[in-house]
Amino acid sequence: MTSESAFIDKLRAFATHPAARGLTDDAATLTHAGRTIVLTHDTIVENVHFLPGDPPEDIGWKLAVANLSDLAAKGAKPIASLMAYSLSGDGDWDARFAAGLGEALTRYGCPLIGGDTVRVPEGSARHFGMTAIGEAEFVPGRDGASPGDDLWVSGTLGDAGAGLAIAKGELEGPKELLQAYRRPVPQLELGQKLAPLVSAMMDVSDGLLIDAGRMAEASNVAIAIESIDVPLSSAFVGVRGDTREASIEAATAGDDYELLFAAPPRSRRQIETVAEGLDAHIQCVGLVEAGKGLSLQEGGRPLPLPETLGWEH
Ligand SMILES: Nc1ncnc2c1ncn2[C@@H]1O[C@H](COP(=O)(O)OP(=O)(O)OP(=O)(O)O)[C@@H](O)[C@H]1O
Ligand SMILES: Cc1ncc(C[n+]2csc(CCOP(=O)(O)O)c2C)c(N)n1
Ligand SMILES: [Mg+2]
Repeated sequence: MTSESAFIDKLRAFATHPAARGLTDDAATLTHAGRTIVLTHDTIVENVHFLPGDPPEDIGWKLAVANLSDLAAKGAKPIASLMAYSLSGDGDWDARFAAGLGEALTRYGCPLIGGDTVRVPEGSARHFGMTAIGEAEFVPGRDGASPGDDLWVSGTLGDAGAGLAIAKGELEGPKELLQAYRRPVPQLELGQKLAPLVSAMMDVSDGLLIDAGRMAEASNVAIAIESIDVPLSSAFVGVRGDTREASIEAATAGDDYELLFAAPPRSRRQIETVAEGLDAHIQCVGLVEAGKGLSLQEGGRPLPLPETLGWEH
């Protein structure tokens, strides 16, 4: 079976336009008439990205946010979106999906301007796609992290992973966790304000460890993550504890839609001021170093990387 990364490697041979950014970034960036247009596309699939029993409003919301989060990671302001929809065979379900999608697109100023609707064979998994278009002045790549930079992450990690376990009936826990899985929030304002201050930025959709590894690879540097500094919410700690295992779970579960960014120590004050101004939580979780690859520490001592670093198709 071809893995996601092996397939993208094959596409690279003909994705030679500079807008493609080598297919190593969260979004494409087209420069036209002096403007930088940021374009991204995400698909969500039943039983892969959402559960058949999830409320359809939340699935529509999440399709929008998966895309808006990639715009946030590039410091972009949304312009518009296009959607691919597979009719579910249930009119009420479709209407509820549309309501949740509309709510997110309205909230974040990303009007729908087109798309496509198809009927799929009965019994096939529901799947939906969206292209989001934005505009940015500064577009931080995944490839700009430099040795000596701090590595930061916004928000708390692992909440959505715990929420998914709750939705599956595997765990009992507070509704904030379920909410984190079903109604993630794209960090658009934070991304726009951080963009001029950071050397690299991306969103954490697949898990902190796997995504930090991607930043390290794109930037040709080493990244060391401190497990004790992985930000955990009190709701998460309430159900999973604050052990080493809990931090690793939070750093690999994915679905966080938070921002991961590298920045030189001289930008610390400005970064903290931006976050305070937006009432956003940010945490320094690691360091960028010369070398290659990802490593993990606990209180400064080396910790072996877990077998699975995050979500990979
Ligand atoms: N089928 C495809 N055709 C063209 N480019 C692709 C395809 N699949 C992925 N890519 C490109 O590969 C790069 C990495 O994609 P990836 O999906 O890992 O990034 P992402 O969108 O930030 O992640 P996520 O899907 O978790 O939001 C991006 O540049 C993306 O546009
Ligand atoms: C039913 C169900 N099972 C597992 C998960 C976890 N999950 C699926 S895809 C993904 C990464 C982001 O996707 P992509 O990389 O395609 O953007 C994660 C963390 C889920 N959300 N729902
Ligand atoms: Mg991304």
